[in-house]
Amino acid sequence: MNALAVTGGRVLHPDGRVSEADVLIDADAGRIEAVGEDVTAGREIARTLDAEGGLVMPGLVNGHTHVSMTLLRGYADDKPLESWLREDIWPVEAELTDDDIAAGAELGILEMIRSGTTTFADMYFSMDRVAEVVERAGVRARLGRGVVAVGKEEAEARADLEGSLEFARTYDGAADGRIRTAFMPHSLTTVPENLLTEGIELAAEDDLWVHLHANETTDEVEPIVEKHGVRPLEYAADRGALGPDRFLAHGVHVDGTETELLAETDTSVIHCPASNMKLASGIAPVQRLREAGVTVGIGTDGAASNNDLDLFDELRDAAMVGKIGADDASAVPAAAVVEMATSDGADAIGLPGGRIETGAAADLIVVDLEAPHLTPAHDVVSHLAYAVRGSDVRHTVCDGTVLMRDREVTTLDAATVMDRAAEHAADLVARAEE
Ligand SMILES: CSC[C@H]1O[C@@H](n2cnc3c(O)ncnc32)[C@H](O)[C@@H]1O
Ligand SMILES: [Zn+2]
Repeated sequence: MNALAVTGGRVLHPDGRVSEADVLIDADAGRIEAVGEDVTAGREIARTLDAEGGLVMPGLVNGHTHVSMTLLRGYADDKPLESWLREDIWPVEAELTDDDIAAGAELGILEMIRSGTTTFADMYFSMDRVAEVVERAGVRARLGRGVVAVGKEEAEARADLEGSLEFARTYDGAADGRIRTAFMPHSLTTVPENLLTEGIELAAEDDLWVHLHANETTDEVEPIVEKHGVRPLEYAADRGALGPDRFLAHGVHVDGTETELLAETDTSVIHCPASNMKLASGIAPVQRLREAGVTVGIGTDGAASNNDLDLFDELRDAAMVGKIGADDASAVPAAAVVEMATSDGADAIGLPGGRIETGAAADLIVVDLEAPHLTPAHDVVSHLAYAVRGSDVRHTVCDGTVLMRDREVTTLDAATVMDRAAEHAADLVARAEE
């Protein structure tokens, strides 16, 4: 066995307990071999990661993003979703090249590795280029090409749909299984009924997952209620968009009937608290969804509506806004957001990881706990939700490979990635404003 040992720290176990333990990893298999106090005894250890003064926990799962939108960080702020997309984002996205998308993906993945995210779900364009970066950077992802029909002739929208299915079929299982895919219609209002139904039927023929934005704003809910006389998630269910291998981004404006529908169909929701606050979309009923048995993960959404990809920020936002939404300070507690960003997030998007236990995928991070803002440590889980920052992450491991050691990313050259992304972002904006 090519053994990697993470030693000298405390471990966050799947039941929320924290204890002193080492983690032994079979790096070739990408699996956790053992967790405990004496797991390295008598073993030949090829490499060690020092976790002294730190917490070994699952790598975080960013359940919904558009990673290449890092190029548009700070490009358009302080607007609601509809005008933000139509007036600013879609016009500049029309100028994106494949190389821009690759440069943005490198930047976003670099940012995620540094802040403890090992796994993410991504909807965007030129996904073959995003897949190449995922493979090279060593992270795990569920990827899909987004389909938007707004402003397009039927033939062009249909070509998008076929492109999305083709990408999903071709790349599923790529990068030694670290890449899984999905058919990704953008939303219930930006893809017409016939294409949505047809795409989902074709995806089902190949057992492909489905991911879309849903019930993000009231502007998205009202047209469906008006046109079809049912709530959006009833409309979605009738078109095959709900089920155990489907996950929805946002789920902000979800009523009681829709909550039951999500639970009955085992459809997961990815909560994006920062994006929902920034675009003033509303507050997702996370406590209600979880109480109903819906699996809820956490996502950053794109860096243009967040404006960073640090998932630890999102844990804090989710816990805070969850209390405001439920008008109850005990709602969405620390342990819940940690679960949402780890095991529940991995389950929601159907990827391995999210747990430090024997046999689990070796996707883990070491968080430095020796810092003024983390002292004293009465309750480590409380710190994860309310006080830890992405910059506290010391090591990042995915699939048994060390992606960051002592805050140095090993698979991407940080300076080159940042320079390249800044250059692509400047050229992109200049083209868009020509
Ligand atoms: C078709 S690729 C994905 C598409 O989604 C856009 N987008 C980014 N953030 C959001 C959001 O919060 N709601 C809806 N759509 C969003 C992105 O700019 C791409 O065009
Ligand atoms: Zn989104």
